[in-house]
Amino acid sequence: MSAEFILLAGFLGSGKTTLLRDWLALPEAADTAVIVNEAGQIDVDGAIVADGGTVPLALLNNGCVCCSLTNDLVFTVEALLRQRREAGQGPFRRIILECSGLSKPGPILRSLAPLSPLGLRVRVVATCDAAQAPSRAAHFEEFAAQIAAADTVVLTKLDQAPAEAALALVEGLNPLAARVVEGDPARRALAAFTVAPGLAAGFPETGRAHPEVGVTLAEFGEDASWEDRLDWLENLAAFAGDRLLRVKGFLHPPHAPETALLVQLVGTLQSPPVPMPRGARTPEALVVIARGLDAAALRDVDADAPVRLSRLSDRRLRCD
Ligand SMILES: Nc1nc2c(ncn2[C@@H]2O[C@H](COP(=O)(O)OP(=O)(O)OP(=O)(O)O)[C@@H](O)[C@H]2O)c(=O)[nH]1
Repeated sequence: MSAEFILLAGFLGSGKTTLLRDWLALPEAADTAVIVNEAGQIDVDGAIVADGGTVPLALLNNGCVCCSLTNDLVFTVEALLRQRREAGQGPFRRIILECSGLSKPGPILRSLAPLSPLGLRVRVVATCDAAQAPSRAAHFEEFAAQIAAADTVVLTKLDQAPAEAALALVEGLNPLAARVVEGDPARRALAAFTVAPGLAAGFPETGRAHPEVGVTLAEFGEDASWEDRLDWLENLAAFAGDRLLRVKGFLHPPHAPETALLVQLVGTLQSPPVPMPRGARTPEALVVIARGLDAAALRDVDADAPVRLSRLSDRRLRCD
């Protein structure tokens, strides 16, 4: 039987990497290859997925797979398959592409055309954050494009919000999608990646640009203390409020030279930092994604803070 190509979509911070990690921890995930598309310069998701595992992993960095990296995607899939053959291992059962959080599945699906001789069975799995879905749906056409393109929609954060409002939204956007409403992480991952696909994906292409989204890289100076870092993050959340969509990256605590802390905020809600080994994959920097706030605007978080803010082109996230 031919391999599956699963496009894992879902809005910023909706739980794609978490779902993927939960899946890779299951015995059913044997013979899975992963491609991670990270819009920012630091490959946070790749570092998380690779952490401690042996999964064949390829990275598409520094751009959005649905607009600027489509050729790279075809090349990457072919390279993964070739390496596997050359290593004398059996074929992959599935390849999962984790898209960046503002990618639209439509252009990615179209870009896979050169791979059609391989006979990959393609489907779309989208994560939907039960807590954030109503506000995402109101502000971002990408949310609708992701849900509408999905064969399977997986509700996440059911420990933070009831499922009803998100389910109603999903049903309105895509009544044909299979829905996974499961609080247990392992069962959720199993259902997400093994549920029988429904009808072929359909997706609206509106062509409208999303509201302005700024992507900023925040790097702390040598002279920054640990408190400076924590204060800046706290001030950022207070300053940006609901304009803050996502923060992720690594901080290097001066008192723990071997450790990098994975820091994640979805909206202004911060998850407990996760310690990881410090190394080339875990440079100290934060990617800040905010509506209507670019690097220049973020200087007002605290003009005196020892932090360097630089702009990552908005085009990297736009898919219009
Ligand atoms: N409480 C709770 N937190 C979750 C759940 N799923 C993910 N998270 C947390 O939400 C944050 C974002 O999760 P990720 O898995 O990184 O989300 P993502 O969609 O890969 O994020 P991007 O790649 O930035 O778009 C992390 O801090 C996770 O630990 C969930 O079901 N419940």
